[in-house]
Parts: sequence; structure tokens; C-alpha cells
Amino acid sequence: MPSIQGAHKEKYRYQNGFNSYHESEAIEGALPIGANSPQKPPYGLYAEKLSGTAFTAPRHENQQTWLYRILPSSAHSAFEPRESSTYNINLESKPHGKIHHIPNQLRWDPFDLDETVDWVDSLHLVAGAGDPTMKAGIGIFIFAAGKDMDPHEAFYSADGDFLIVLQHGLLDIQTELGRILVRPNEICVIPRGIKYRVTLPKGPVRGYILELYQGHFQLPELGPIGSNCLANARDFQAPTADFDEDTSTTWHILSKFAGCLFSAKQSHTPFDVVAWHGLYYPYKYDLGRFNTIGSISFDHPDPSIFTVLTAQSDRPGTAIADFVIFPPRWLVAEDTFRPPWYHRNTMSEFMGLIHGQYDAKTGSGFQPAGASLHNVMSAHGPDAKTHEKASIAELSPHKVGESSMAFMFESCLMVGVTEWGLKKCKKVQEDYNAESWEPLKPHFKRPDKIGNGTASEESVLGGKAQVPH
Ligand SMILES: O=C(O)Cc1cc(O)ccc1O
Ligand SMILES: [Fe+2]
Repeated sequence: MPSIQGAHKEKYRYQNGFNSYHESEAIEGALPIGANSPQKPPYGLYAEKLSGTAFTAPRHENQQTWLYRILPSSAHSAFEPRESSTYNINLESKPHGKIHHIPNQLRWDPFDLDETVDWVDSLHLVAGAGDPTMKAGIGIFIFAAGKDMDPHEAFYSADGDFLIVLQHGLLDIQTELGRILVRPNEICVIPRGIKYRVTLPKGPVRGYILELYQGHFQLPELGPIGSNCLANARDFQAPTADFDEDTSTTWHILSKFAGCLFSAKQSHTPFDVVAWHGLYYPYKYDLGRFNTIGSISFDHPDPSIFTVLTAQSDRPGTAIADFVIFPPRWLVAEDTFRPPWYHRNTMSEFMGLIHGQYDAKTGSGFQPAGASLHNVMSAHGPDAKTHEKASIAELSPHKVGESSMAFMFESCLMVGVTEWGLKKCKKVQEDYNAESWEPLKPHFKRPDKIGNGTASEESVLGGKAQVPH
């Protein structure tokens, strides 16, 4: 007699590991033994394969999952375009939609909560690069929802993997592979094609999404760091199988396909997967578990030391998208300008703030639920006030960002901004440059113009005299 865990177990149960081969059965014996597709799978279930990579992708990249479900996913009506005036992807992420490519540094005020829409209608494409139909590039979304998805509605994106960065509230995500509760300071990845339904147990939610049109997220290489640190594999949590038995209700399946939304009907729940095994599944990660490392001598290292997840291009070390965080950490570097240096980057940098304050911007312009974009080669760095403070600060050990969490989506691609992102959202700060960098004063003094004509190393360098090595 099979034991039915489903009814009595806790609502959320996870299995730990990143890129780990997992298997899970909500009823003991639901996974076939020694074969994926037996003539008669256990308990009259259908076997269905979900491919996250080409069948022939190299073994180390291959991601597939076998699902054992009450009815196969194909049992639905034809998809029809779904009308929605608020669904901005519809209008803007099509290959030839209006996207602004501009070199300006951009910063957005906090995006408003919106209690009138559910998850699907809350997605606003703010920026992106590439084209989902070519499986190339990224989309960056803001979401702000206040309503549960309809009880008989499920959503999937055929366009890419969603990396969801929750800024406010709680997300209860019922997926085909089981349930995930995304809590404050957690992120969640839902790979291409996996169906899910989002409800909001604590009211309105808000956050950011990076949709990856190509490949999948990986943990970054650690190089000389060694075998641990940054995000450790065991802290990633995948759901366990958890199914409903409903073959008599009309469900709507919403598909984001080539940047447009489609809807199909079916007479059974899509959340009917009794067991699964494979490498292709949604997962979550608590950013509080990130093992942050930094300089314990001098100089400010590249922010790549803060990479949680990366999706690499074909060029080694060059990411289509890195997800980078700035967690609370000790700054102890000696004789160092401690905030980020001024820089121009061949990569684009989209930043958001989950909570607290970001140490490169001590002004009030970069706020939780706001964002900034420093595109390819767009110059940026600390604002004038931060520069002044950091140039004269006493360099004792100092904890930055106590309970704060900023993040960056960094991409080798030039990022375009949508009409919504640039205009309709009405959050772009007109005075970003004027407030941040235009007030910077020159401090240059030629050595021969100081005092009696001999340079005081103290005043030229603005700090301790430097001794040649
Ligand atoms: O621009 C930013 O604020 C992000 C950033 C942080 C850092 O520590 C070094 C480089 C960088 O782009
Ligand atoms: Fe930067």
C-alpha cells in the first residue's frame, strides 16, 4: 500500500543542491525503477519529458526532467492571443518593438506597489537586449502585484528562465514540480517552460526579474578562491513533488511566447505531477547565506567577487548575465578609497536595491525598489558626497550595508530601455547626473604650484605619502 505523503506533509519541502540530480515522489512508488518510460508507468500515470537543453547538449550542460503526471501537458485547446492592456511585454519585447538605446546614466525612483493586478499582469519590461525568438539576450522586468492569480490559471514563459528578485512581500509559487515559498531576501529561478501559479500570502509584492533568453544560470567558477565561498551549492533549494487531483475544472494556461501572451484552456490541473526526476527544476536561494569575501589588504576588488549566479556567453569569463549582490560586509582595506572606483565598463550594469542603502550612493536618490542603469561605457561611480566622505574617512574597520542588500544584473550586451521604462512608468530621475557627478570638484594641484615650489606628498596625494616599492 503506497504511503500518501501529500496530504499530511508540510506545505513546503525542499531538496538541497545546485545542478544536482534530484528525484522526488509524492506517492511512494510513483517513479518507475530502472526505466524512464515503461509501457505502463506506476499508478496509471503518464510519463512526460521536459527538456531544458537540446537532447544532444554535452553531458555537463544537459538539463532534462522526467515528469510522471495524471494527464500530459499536451491535453489542452489551441492557444489564442490573450488581450491585456496592462501586459507590457505584449507591446514592447517583440523583436521590433520600440526600445531606446541611449548612453545616458539612468536612475528610477521606487516603482509603485500595484494592488490591482496579479503576477502575470504585473510584469513590466523595463529594459533588455536581444530577442527571445533567437534565444539570445535578456529581459529585465519590474513586477508589482497585489492579487493572487486566478485559482485555475497557470503561467509559463517559453522565452527564457526567470530569475526573480523579491523586494517586498512573500511569493507562494505552486509549480509543476512542487511548491516554493519565496521569502524576503530570497531569490527564485523558474526555468523556461515550467508552469506555475503565484499567490500572495502576505499581500502586495514587488521586485525585479531577469529573464535569460539563452542558456541557464550556473554557479561562477571560484578560481584561486578554492572550493567554497560565495554561493555554496547546498544552499539552493528545489521543491519536492506535490500534486493536485483535478480533472474536472477548466484551467487557463498562459504562455509568454516571443514576448506576447497567449491563453489555452484545459479541463485538468497542470499541477498533477506525482513524481519527477532530473536536473531541470525551479529553485530558490536565500541571499543571507552568501559567503561574502573581499580585500583584507588594500584596493577595491572587482564586483565579480559578489557573483551569485552567472550565465556565460561563448567567450570565457564574459557573461550574458551575472547576478551580483552587495551584502552587508566589513571594509578593512588600508590606504584605499573604499567605495567603488569611477569607471566605464564594456558590460552594462542594471542595479536594484532590496533594502537598506548602497555604499556607492549615500544620497537619497537610490532607494529600495528603485533602480539604475549604467549602460556599456556609460561613466559612473560614487556621487560627489560619497567621494568627499570616503576621501577623508578614517580607515578603521567598518561594516557597510548593515542589513542592506543591493544587486546588479551585469551583461556583456548593450541594454535598451522600453517606452514603459523610459516614459510611461514616470520614475526616471531627471537630475541623476546633476545630483551625483556634476558637483564633483577638481582637486588637482600641480606639484610645482604648491607652497615654496616643492610638493608636499601629503597634499598632492590627499592622504598618506606613498613610498615607491
Ligand atoms: O557601479 C556600481 O556601483 C557597481 C560596482 C560596484 C563595485 O564595487 C565595483 C564596480 C561596479 O561596477
Ligand atoms: Fe559600475
